[in-house]
Amino acid sequence: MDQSKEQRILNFVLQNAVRGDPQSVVDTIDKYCAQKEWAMNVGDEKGLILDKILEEAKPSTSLELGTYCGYSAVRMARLLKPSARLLTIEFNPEFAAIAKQIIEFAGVQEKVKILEGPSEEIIPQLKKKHEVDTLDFVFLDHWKERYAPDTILLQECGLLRKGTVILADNVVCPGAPEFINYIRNNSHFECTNYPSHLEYMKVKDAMEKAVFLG
Ligand SMILES: O=C(NC/C=C/[C@H]1O[C@@H](n2ccc(=O)cc2)[C@H](O)[C@@H]1O)c1cc([N+](=O)[O-])cc(O)c1O
Ligand SMILES: [Mg+2]
Repeated sequence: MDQSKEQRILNFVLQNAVRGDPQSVVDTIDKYCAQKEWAMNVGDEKGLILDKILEEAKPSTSLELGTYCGYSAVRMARLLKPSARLLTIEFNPEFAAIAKQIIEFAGVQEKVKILEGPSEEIIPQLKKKHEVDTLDFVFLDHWKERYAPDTILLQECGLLRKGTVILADNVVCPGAPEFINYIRNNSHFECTNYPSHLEYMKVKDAMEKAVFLG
């Protein structure tokens, strides 16, 4: 059975990145996806926006929806303080297995925990099963039609606190219209748009930051 694109990305990392060096893993995936095969990582341009907003938030507990190959998990973990934790939810077992290996190769496995399953099932388990009190930072990068329902679910589960930062990828391409409509018309969120480009392409995209006001 021939290899998947995600397996080819993993192999390229194992053969070209520096073990234990998260920046080299990020740069190696960007190199592969810019030059060989496009893949839906947040990428280098939007990645710099993610870096800045994450560094401003200085989160202790972060949640990512949509691990995929682990690019943004490694990118975020490289900026987290040693005691900080990132929980990342992945639905596809093949992607979760690839991401686990990439996260371990980068040496950030102490800070990152992959939770396998659908977000609507895992989010309600975060407090009791995963010892989460509230979330300081949330990165939305999974199925775009899940952004709004999962943001509502996070509130219903008492996982947001005054000041929690939610950052959403792809609000222009492929777009998340229900999320944008929900979040921008909700007085409990302060929204900021960050125009950018789709990863590895000249196509316009943007990220949306939404700070929960309590
Ligand atoms: O579709 C996109 N992303 C969907 C991501 C989905 C990921 O989230 C997981 N998940 C985890 C938990 C769940 O509950 C559901 C899915 C899926 O198993 C997958 O790993 C996308 C598409 C483009 N594009 O240009 O086409 C660009 C992007 O940056 C994108 O993010
Ligand atoms: Mg994305």
